[in-house]
Amino acid sequence: AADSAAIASGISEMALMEAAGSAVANAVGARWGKRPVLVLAGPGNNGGDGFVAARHLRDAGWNVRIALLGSLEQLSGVAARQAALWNDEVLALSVYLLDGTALVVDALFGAGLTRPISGVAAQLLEAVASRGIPVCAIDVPSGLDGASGQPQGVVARADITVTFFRKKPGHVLMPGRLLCGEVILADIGIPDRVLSQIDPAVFENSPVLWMNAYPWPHIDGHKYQRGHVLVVGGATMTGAARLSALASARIGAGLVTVAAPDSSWAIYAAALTSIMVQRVNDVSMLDHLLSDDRKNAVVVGPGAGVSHSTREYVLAVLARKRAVVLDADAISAFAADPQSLFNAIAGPCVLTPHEGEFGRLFNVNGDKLERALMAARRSGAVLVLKGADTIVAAPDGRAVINTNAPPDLATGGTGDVLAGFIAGLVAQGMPAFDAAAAAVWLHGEAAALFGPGLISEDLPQILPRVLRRLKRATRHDIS
Ligand SMILES: NC(=O)C1=CN([C@@H]2O[C@H](COP(=O)(O)OP(=O)(O)OC[C@H]3O[C@@H](n4cnc5c(N)ncnc54)[C@H](OP(=O)(O)O)[C@@H]3O)[C@@H](O)[C@H]2O)[C@@H](O)CC1
Ligand SMILES: Nc1ncnc2c1ncn2[C@@H]1O[C@H](COP(=O)(O)OP(=O)(O)O)[C@@H](O)[C@H]1O
Ligand SMILES: [K+]
Repeated sequence: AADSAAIASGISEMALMEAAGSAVANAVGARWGKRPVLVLAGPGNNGGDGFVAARHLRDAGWNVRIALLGSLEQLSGVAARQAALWNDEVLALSVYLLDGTALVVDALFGAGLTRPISGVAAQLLEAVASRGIPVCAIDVPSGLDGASGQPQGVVARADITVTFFRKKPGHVLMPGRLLCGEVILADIGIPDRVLSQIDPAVFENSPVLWMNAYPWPHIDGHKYQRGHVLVVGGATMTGAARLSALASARIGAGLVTVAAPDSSWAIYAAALTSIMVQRVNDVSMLDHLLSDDRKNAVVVGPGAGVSHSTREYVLAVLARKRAVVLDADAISAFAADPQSLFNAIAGPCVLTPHEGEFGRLFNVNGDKLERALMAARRSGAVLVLKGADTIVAAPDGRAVINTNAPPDLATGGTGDVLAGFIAGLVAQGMPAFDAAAAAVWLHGEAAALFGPGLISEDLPQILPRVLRRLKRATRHDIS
């Protein structure tokens, strides 16, 4: 879309392709020493980029062969014109060409892939993968759907993928993120103003998206200006709510209260110091706590139990139009009647399901991005669909895809911490979508900073270091 908008605005298609192919040659030269290269060119513009890359590598002294899917006569437009500039032998695609090849430039298909790759092209990609030949992919590894990150049939994993102007969702969604290897973003002369024409609604998560909304404390502020998070604590699994509460406090909520039933009140009170504990045995007691409208963000779900009372608590909070983060059991408790939850959502609400919990509320098909967006629209909540490629989606169609979370996060309780981070930011006045995106990024950053051996308690503990870095970077205007 960006390239057609740029061309419509008068930028030469030939120049764009020249810049694209030359960026690929540069990336190859920066990554690998000279070695025999085979460029696999497809029938469209991705193949055209391949011809340009081949020419630049040859001119730089590399030993380059190019093999084309189909015939030169079938090429059209700029791809045909670029192929004509190659002025050298063009081979037919064949697996035998891999003998003596030490690097493959994959220019078979890019954004124009319409169906799974078959025939000799598929055999070649399979052979490249099984022989472990290094690959530089142009735009996307051929066979990967750039919109969804899903392979359509065979894909050879690339070591580097050179793409243009902006990343596509498929570069950051799993498994695309793994199949792309390192993604190198090349400027090919498409001006930034093109972005406002195509008006993208999906972004890779990064502080630039939300740092202007980040609620750093004011120099003359007091604690009530930093919000009051109420975490509804369960009776038996008390650790979960304590993790959420601690996370809310660490991320800057002015006050945090855990609402606990009599049976476990003493456990909460003994374990928490800066965090307050209040007795709540039933929904009317919770509602009484909520009558203090300074308690402006609520977490329900961590350790809550999949029960009638959890449903009642959720509905009571929503009826108060209080900002709320619904996690874990607060989601599962509505499995039998998700619509009753969606009907009750009117104010700011964030749902934070992992895939299992998501499936209990939503019966939607499609790739992860589509499913998150559909669920956000259907529920009216900001949806945080967790995993290695967590998606934050808003009912109005905005979405961010998170890529900084390490697999060390796959340990009990990290989701409870995330819920607390989100609520803590919402309590400080950050809009729900920004708060969710910021919290997910900080959560990933904290985990990455801590590294191996992470347990969920470590995340609130190490968050201050991440915040300090963010604040310093914000002052220097990071991009
Ligand atoms: N526009 C610009 O200025 C710029 C564009 N750039 C580059 O262009 C790329 C997009 O180019 P593109 O649109 O030509 O699509 P591309 O991926 O080459 O494939 C289309 C061809 O493949 C065919 N085909 C599809 N699936 C197939 C299958 N499974 N098996 C067999 N055939 C299949 C399809 O044929 P059809 O489906 O019509 O049969 C058609 O012939 C983009 O990724 C970037 O690299 C850069 O240069 C930057 C500037
Ligand atoms: N492989 C992974 N890579 C990155 N992040 C992960 C991975 N697995 C899980 N996570 C993250 O860890 C958290 C787990 O949350 P959740 O499943 O709710 O756990 P819990 O209920 O134990 O708190 C989520 O933020 C999720 O995105
Ligand atoms: K490709």
